[in-house]
Amino acid sequence: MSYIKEKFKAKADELSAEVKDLLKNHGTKKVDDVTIAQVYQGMRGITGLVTETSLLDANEGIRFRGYSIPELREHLPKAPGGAEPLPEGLFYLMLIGELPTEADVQNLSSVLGRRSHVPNHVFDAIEALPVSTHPMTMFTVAVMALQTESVFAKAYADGMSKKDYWSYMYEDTLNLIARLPRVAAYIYRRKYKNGQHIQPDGMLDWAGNFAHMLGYDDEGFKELMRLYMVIHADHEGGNVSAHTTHLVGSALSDAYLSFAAGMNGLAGPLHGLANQEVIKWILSMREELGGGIPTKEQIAAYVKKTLSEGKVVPGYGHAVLRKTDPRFTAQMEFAKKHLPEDELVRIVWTVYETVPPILQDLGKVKNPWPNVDAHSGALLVHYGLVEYEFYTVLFGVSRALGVLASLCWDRALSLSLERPKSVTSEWMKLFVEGKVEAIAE
Ligand SMILES: CC(=O)SCCNC(=O)CCNC(=O)[C@H](O)C(C)(C)COP(=O)(O)OP(=O)(O)OC[C@H]1O[C@@H](n2cnc3c(N)ncnc32)[C@H](O)[C@@H]1OP(=O)(O)O
Ligand SMILES: O=C([O-])CC(=O)C(=O)O
Repeated sequence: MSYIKEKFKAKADELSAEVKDLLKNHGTKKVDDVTIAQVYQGMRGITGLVTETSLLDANEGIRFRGYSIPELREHLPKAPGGAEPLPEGLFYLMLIGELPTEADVQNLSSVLGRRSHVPNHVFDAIEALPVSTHPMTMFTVAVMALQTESVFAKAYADGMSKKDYWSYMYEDTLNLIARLPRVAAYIYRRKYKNGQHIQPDGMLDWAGNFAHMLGYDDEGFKELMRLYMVIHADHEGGNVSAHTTHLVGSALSDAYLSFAAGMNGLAGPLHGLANQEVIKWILSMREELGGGIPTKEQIAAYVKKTLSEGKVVPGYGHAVLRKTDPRFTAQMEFAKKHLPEDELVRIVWTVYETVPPILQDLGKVKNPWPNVDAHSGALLVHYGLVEYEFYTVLFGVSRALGVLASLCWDRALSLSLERPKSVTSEWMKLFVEGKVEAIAE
């Protein structure tokens, strides 16, 4: 067994014992009360899940095993000559719960490199789709095609014991994370670069090699990919992609089935697809206004037009956050350092100065501040990755790190099949009238 796997097992055994104790001694203690509004309105604020990898504070933003994004940028190992954290290091942190050493990260990079082979039938499955297919559809189809490689599914079919679930899930997780950059780059080159594919460079780190296979060997782009893969990786457990992966995994679906399900949620415009919607919105605003950097007044008028058409302003608002997303700030810092004069970036910053008061004035938007998606597109366009329909695939490759580390924990902690109770509106009306009782376990 590899030393990372052994370390994970030791940590998991320790926490499993603590959770067992928690359940035995405090299992009946209430963590929440639930209102009718919460039941109807997306279960906001209900504590109903356990996710070890990260925790979100509405005002401070995400912390991965206690580390904020600025702290990750400081403490995680970097590529030689680089300044941004390596995503392998974040994966290690989320899985093991401790900061990795340089050697841990190098080891993980080479482990992923060794596991990155993608069988031909996966490329054939992508090729079978029309080139016009959305890249996220190609991505989930490819992940489903890769499911033939699941060692968890094979072991289950062969009668694996419950105590081994975590081990096979760990193997599937590493294999899938290793393979995703190749799959995603294949989709990009097929759809946008006439199928001229680029072979992996085994000397590069996971994100650097991904940038290379996409066709962007600029060091600046590689650094952007490292940062991008770190900041999009996880956002505690209740977001649509993480929750879906966890839910599907709770049926003992393997990592491929569970992750593909999560990616179908990420492909929705209120979740991960918002990053393509942001740049699309900015580009059409710029075009409508005749090019250049629009003034705040022009942006305000465009925002009001968007709202009057019954649409949302993409990249703004959040189900949990109540301040500017630190992932937006990290990207803003990157842009200030590397591309402060870029026109699209300057538009993003002017939009940031203009949108929040307008949303605030609507009186109903709980968070008028930008989320992660408000900035990412402008950075990618700067380096030449202009095909914005592809952006959510980048998000998906990154999100694999968090949701799959969590899936390993789900199996290691023997978390149960997820199956909450639902009721009908008829039942709700009777409940309000006192004619039926709240349903107790
Ligand atoms: C990686 C991520 O997933 S980050 C989020 C990416 N998504 C986006 O950027 C899309 C734009 N934002 C939104 O649609 C929302 O803010 C969401 C989906 C992110 C959060 O939704 P909620 O938690 O329901 O937000 P909230 O409670 O503030 O919504 C209240 C009202 O304000 C509206 N609202 C919220 N954000 C916005 C916005 N950016 N533009 C216009 N209206 C908005 C909602 O549509 C809702 O209107 P309604 O009562 O007429 O239905
Ligand atoms: O937390 C959420 O609901 C959405 C989000 O920002 C993410 O998943 O990255």
